Amino acid sequence: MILLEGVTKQYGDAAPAVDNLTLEARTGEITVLVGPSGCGKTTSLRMINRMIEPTSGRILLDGKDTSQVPAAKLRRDIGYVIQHAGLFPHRTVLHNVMTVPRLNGWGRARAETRAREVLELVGLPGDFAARYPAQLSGGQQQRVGVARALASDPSVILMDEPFSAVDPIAREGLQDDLLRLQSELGTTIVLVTHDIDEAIKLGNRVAVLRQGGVLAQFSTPADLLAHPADDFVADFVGRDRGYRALSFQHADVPLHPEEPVAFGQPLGHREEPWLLAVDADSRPQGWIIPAEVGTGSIGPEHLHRAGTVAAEGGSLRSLLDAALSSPSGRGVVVRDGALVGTVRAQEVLTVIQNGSAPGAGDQHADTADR
Ligand SMILES: Nc1ncnc2c1ncn2[C@@H]1O[C@H](COP(=O)(O)OP(=O)(O)OP(=O)(O)O)[C@@H](O)[C@H]1O
Repeated sequence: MILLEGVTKQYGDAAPAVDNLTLEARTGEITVLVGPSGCGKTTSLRMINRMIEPTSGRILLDGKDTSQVPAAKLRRDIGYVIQHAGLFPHRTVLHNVMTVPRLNGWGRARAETRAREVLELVGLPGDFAARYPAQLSGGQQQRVGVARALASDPSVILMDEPFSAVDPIAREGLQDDLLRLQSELGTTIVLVTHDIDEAIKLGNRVAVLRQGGVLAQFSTPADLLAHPADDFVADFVGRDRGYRALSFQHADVPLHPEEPVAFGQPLGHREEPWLLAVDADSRPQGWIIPAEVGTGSIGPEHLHRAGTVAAEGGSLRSLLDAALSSPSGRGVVVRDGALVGTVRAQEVLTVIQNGSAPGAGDQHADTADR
């Protein structure tokens, strides 16, 4: 557990960059610091590993005052990931990842074994090890950055805008992988972002900071969306917060049977305007318009793939999105990837309007939303 107790940082005579911040980042959770530019997020983060020294206040790591731990040791013990990864350009991926274990005194063989292990963990196959950072995409570089932070098996990782320099699709993949890794490894993570969507997706708890490094609200994503403390927070979490809050709400929505057609097979006689094609394992492949298929087999050229798929028991947001994004208006619901039925937007809305959805929990948004 990381505890910031009344921490203030003042650069010279300027107004405080961080003002009397008290915050607890719980063990095994992702705590996100979010807020507008210049509100003191990076300063707060860097005070945790003593890259920046607080002007006053205390920071405790598992009960121990960090000012009593040598700064160099603290920085080696705490993983750190930054925007653009900050890799050493003249070292291979493998050697970048081996750096901290080697600094921590590990032998070469052990550090290399561990480096290969964590590279695999972040989804970079073995042949990436010998490449140089310039030979990787931005998203791959960030993965190496995460692998490097994980290499010496730290109990705490600090991440400063780790995914903001990569394109939105790569960012989603990186976020999903971070959630998976964190749930597997139980690492305590403190992450800085200016992106409220990222904060809500990744954070178990989210601290919203305002100018001057003042804590505006510290709560679960669901609570921030449902009960913003003031106008600043309400404004910051944005206009879509009612919709976003559905990510945390689950309820029974009527599931309609769907009679799919087999991908790769002739269609036979069907009259409906839209039909769902599934593979041999009942996995949805896409929607088809029977008139476009004619008498031949259903092939990839006939698929209208638009539409998200919701997991059975998924959030109201995922169910509504599946229905709204489906060309047929029927939202596809799956269990372990296989079709179980479809939902209608109107019926999801009725459930929402009747308020029969249970109250917001403090869970992450479920995977169907990601
Ligand atoms: N080394 C420094 N010397 C003087 N002022 C600084 C220094 N570092 C940061 N500041 C000031 O402290 C305030 C907080 O900066 P900080 O980088 O922590 O904010 P931030 O929320 O991370 O911003 P951003 O999202 O733009 O990165 C800003 O007003 C900044 O100008």
